[in-house]
Amino acid sequence: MHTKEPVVEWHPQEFQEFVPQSFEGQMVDSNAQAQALGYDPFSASSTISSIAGSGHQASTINPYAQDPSLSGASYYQNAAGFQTSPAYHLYWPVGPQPTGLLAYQRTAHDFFIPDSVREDLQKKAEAARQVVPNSSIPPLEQFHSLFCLDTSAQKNQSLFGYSSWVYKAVSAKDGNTYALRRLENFRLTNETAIRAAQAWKRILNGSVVTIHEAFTTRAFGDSSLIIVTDYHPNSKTLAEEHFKQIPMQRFHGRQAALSHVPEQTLWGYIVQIASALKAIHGSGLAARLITPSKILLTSKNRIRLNACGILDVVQHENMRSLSELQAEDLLHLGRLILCIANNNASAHLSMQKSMDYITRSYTARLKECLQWLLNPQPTQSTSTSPTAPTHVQKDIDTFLGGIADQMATVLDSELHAQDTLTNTLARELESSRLVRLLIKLNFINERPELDASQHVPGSTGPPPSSMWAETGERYYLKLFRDYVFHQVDAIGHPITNLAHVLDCLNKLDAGSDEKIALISRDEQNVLVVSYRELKRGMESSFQDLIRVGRGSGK
Ligand SMILES: Nc1ncnc2c1ncn2[C@@H]1O[C@H](COP(=O)(O)OP(=O)(O)OP(=O)(O)O)[C@@H](O)[C@H]1O
Repeated sequence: MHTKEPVVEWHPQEFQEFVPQSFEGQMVDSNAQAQALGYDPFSASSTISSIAGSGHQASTINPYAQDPSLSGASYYQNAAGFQTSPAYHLYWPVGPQPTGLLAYQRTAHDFFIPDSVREDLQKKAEAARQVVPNSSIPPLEQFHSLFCLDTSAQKNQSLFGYSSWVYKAVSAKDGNTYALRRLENFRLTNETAIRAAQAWKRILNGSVVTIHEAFTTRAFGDSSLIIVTDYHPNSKTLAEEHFKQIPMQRFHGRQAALSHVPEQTLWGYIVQIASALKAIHGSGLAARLITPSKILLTSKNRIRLNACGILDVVQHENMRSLSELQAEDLLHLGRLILCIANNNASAHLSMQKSMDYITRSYTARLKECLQWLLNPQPTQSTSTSPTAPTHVQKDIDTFLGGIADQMATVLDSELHAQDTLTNTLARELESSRLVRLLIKLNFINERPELDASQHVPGSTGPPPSSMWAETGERYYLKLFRDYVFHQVDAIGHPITNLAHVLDCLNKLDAGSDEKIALISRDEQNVLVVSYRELKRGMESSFQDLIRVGRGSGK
């Protein structure tokens, strides 16, 4: 049975009363915080009548103005630390959307990054930090922690003339992760060959995997060529995406039929590769390898030409003319789309049958476009269709002119996707705000180590720890922590209410004038303080810590 989902109500009028200008419209979204911190959104089970309190005044506090730590932010890389897979089961959608909510009402999930985006990013992060303990793969130059990305041990030498392996590796120079392609047993006979890769470093295009450098090595016990490129975590090749049959249990071991590829996806591929070819041909180069196993799918419908430039190095001695290679790129693009549309890696070998399928399953525009690409000598077209280039000349500019309307459609859907991501980013912005607040609070709360010896007499710094942690502002900050996180209900059961936590933290960040009663653990003392006082106390305690830290030269 579907139970009604808890809702959080947002009253913008009340909200505006006390939220500083810069937070306007964001406070309620800061619920995204909790999720980013691993908080289980399902525990926000209560219905909250109002996120904002009443009777608060506008404040002009810049929450980060006094924050010296932001100027020298430290980054930690936890290579050997605790690693565990994110619990994806926590991220299932909560079910059908409740209907009939008013404009100011939100379900808890509305405040969080969409499940699909979070899962995708987490899988990428997980893939990027994969390592093999005690790996036998040697480090290369500045690259260490090599991790083999090949999914099959069967090597196909037909493309490069050498077996190739792809490794993920971390550069000791800049700490970034790269993909290294190794061509086994490659012998460099002419130094100018490897310089051919230099020209590819200038190709910075969204649809080409960027090349950084090329060198030879004997670290593997042979002579290998290494091409260093950008690493795109958790990506797969178009061959893996479109031609790999996955045996499925429920078909009793038979293979499931590959699904029809939507025409919009095909146009997306055509437009992206055309944009890559524009950059490549415009730089006096040719892609040469437009083949499904050398095109990476880095996220949904986002593709990049991979392994460009390698043939320029390995076939340096017998280079064909540039115009011939560039014309071949267009032919290869036509074959690629034909094969993907037919779900068959060798569809171009039975051209008539494959084109018949295109005629049956796709629009005449796509067919016309493919015919233009596949025809070695396009003749003057009489068609008025924008996808039918009217020029005899067959080059990338003519092609781009012919598919201009499809480029506009793809650009528009990309802009929509970008708008959606910007909105998601705006919500997540609140995550960093509340995380910083929590970090400050935790720096201050119950510090054990500030002893008398560290206290400089006459300084404005904190007194000895036993006093510092338990007196003045620190004392009510400690009680505030209990108030936010350790509340119990009337029968002593813990309250784990996400909305309460976010409500309190947002008010603390805004320095609201609302007052709360803080009760000591022994229930002997009750302090009535405003969020404004708490905020001031937190800032001055944090400054104390900074001063002591600087005084000890840390
Ligand atoms: N730059 C990269 N970033 C991330 N992953 C990559 C990158 N380049 C390749 N890969 C991954 O490495 C794996 C092997 O790539 P490769 O190009 O060798 O494909 P392949 O299917 O093994 O082709 P072949 O049969 O020609 O060797 C693929 O799963 C691919 O997704």
